[in-house]
Amino acid sequence: MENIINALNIKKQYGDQTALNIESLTVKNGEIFGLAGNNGAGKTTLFSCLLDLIRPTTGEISIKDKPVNKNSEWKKITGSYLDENFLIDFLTPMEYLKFVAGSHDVNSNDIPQMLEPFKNFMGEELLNSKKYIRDLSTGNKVRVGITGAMFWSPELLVLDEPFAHLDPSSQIKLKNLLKEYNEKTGAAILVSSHDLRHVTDLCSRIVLLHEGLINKDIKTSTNTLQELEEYFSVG
Ligand SMILES: Nc1ncnc2c1ncn2[C@@H]1O[C@H](COP(=O)(O)OP(=O)(O)OP(=O)(O)O)[C@@H](O)[C@H]1O
Repeated sequence: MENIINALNIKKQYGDQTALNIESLTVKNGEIFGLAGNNGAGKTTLFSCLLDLIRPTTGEISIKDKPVNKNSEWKKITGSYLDENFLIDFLTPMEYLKFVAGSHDVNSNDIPQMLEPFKNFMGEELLNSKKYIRDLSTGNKVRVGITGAMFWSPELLVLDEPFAHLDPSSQIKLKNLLKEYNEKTGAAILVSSHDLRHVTDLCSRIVLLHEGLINKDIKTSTNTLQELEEYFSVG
């Protein structure tokens, strides 16, 4: 299967500190890729370089063979939610979703049907809430952000710690939603998480970052949760 992401010799330096140092990383079409690592390991830095939110000090990341800092084609096929900065505070959830739809050339008549698979995760109440996003709870902001990243069916989905801030029911719903989305659309999904059980349940492959370096690259199996627990118990 073809690679949707190719990263080569990616280094991100902050003064003397190396936040990221990845010789080579590829992600295949359709892969559910998990990124784990302790605080400061470089997970958000990697996703930020991938989405061209920060520039690596050296090296290049490409989506579908086009460097993300030189060509913006990737934006048409990439849905992402890293943090609250992805939202628009003065819009209601539905106004925000309509805004996202508009930026991806989705016909507004198609929006209700496209939101159908997300109703269970987002909940009717939040979907139709007249509150501005700035007045929502942190968990509800996350639900709006993730739905906004996905409902227009991107081929590549990038979510930074999507399970954090969600209540247990929403975490389980999200896990099922992501699995179903991957099966239905064949999209590649990149997820970072501190929840070892969720990444193991969800991801077909898990990369462990430590101080900016790839320490392990694991194909998920029945032993993976135990392997991760042992790895992090000494970390
Ligand atoms: N703007 C910045 N200036 C200086 N150092 C930074 C900056 N952004 C990130 N770093 C450093 O880069 C390293 C990697 O941070 P990053 O946020 O990518 O880690 P993370 O794996 O996402 O951590 P967490 O699990 O806590 O979210 C950390 O040591 C962090 O302090």
